[in-house]
Amino acid sequence: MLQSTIAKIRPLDRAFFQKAQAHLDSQTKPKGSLGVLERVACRLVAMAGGEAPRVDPARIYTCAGDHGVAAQGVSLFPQEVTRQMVTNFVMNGAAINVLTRTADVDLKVVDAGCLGGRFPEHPALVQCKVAPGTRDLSTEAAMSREECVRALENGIALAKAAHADGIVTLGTGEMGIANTTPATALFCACLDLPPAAITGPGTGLGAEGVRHKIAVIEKALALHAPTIAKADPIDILASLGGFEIATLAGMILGGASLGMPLVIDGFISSSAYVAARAICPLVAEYAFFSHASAEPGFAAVMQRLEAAPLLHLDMRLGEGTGAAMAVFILRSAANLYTDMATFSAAGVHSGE
Ligand SMILES: O=C(O)c1ccc[n+]([C@@H]2O[C@H](COP(=O)([O-])O)[C@@H](O)[C@H]2O)c1
Ligand SMILES: Cc1cc2nc[nH]c2cc1C
Repeated sequence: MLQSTIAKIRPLDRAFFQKAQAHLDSQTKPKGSLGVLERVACRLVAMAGGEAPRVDPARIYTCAGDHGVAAQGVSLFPQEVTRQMVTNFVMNGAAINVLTRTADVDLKVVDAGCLGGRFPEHPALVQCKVAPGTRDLSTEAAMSREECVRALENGIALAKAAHADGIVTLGTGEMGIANTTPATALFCACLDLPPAAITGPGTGLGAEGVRHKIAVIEKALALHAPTIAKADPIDILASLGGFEIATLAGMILGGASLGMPLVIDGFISSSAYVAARAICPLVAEYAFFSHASAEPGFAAVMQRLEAAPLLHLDMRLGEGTGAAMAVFILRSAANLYTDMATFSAAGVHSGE
């Protein structure tokens, strides 16, 4: 399933970009004056195969998982908060519930690998538990390769289910106490960034806590150096990642294979993107970064990826909250492309 999904990811046709830009240039505005919205519109047109860009309906999958590395004291919060927040998501009480409702975006919560047993069945909850939490990546591999592939395939299945439900745009979201640690380790391993430069407070560590977190990540990178040197992206993800991160990486691969616009949320979701990109670089064609996470290492990650996030709102929550906000930007770009009058139709002098 993984190999066949990767094989289906296609580059976008550059001719569609030119056609889309020509249409934008014929609309009643100075050329290029809608800035990023024009570039978003062109990409959406290319994803729609040259047809009118579409965004809705959109869905966010908020994938939750627990992390053995929490035992090293790398988060301000105890692990049980992951499970408690999943229940909060299902009960509609979290920020992501408010923002998806406000943005008219569908939300599904995913148990990708939370501690404890199976959650009670609920229409908003998808059961994809690979195992009850990962192992401690600073002392051993977080996942076996088999577990990692299972999580990737769960993510592919989520993308396929969304597509089958008629969903056009997929957004990523996550919840997992301590998951900024595996996310940072993945950035270091995949993008060759030093831990000291990109490790931050996550949920709110102080300076001493961040120093300790850097030491834990450095230890993990040293332990897994032979795996990192071999550069097999699935083995790296298995060693350093998490179940929600691997599930989201699979979702990104699956969504790209179906030609769906992908909205990548903050710091941790971007690590899932980096893992997916290491498996298949063409996922870049389909990805939009919703917002600049306030986690301090995020700027260096975007620079390495030569990517620019759409929104700057000082957010660092995760859950998919930035993705929910960014759907409005995609929708606005698509509607401008479709609904604005051209110079000739409106009888406005085009300046040429
Ligand atoms: O997405 C972000 O930009 C982001 C930045 C910092 C923290 N978070 C959230 O906070 C949790 C991880 O933080 P930590 O300190 O426990 O590693 C996890 O549930 C994430 O959703 C999310
Ligand atoms: C309360 C809480 C909510 C969250 N949502 C995403 N990460 C989170 C971390 C905490 C601690």
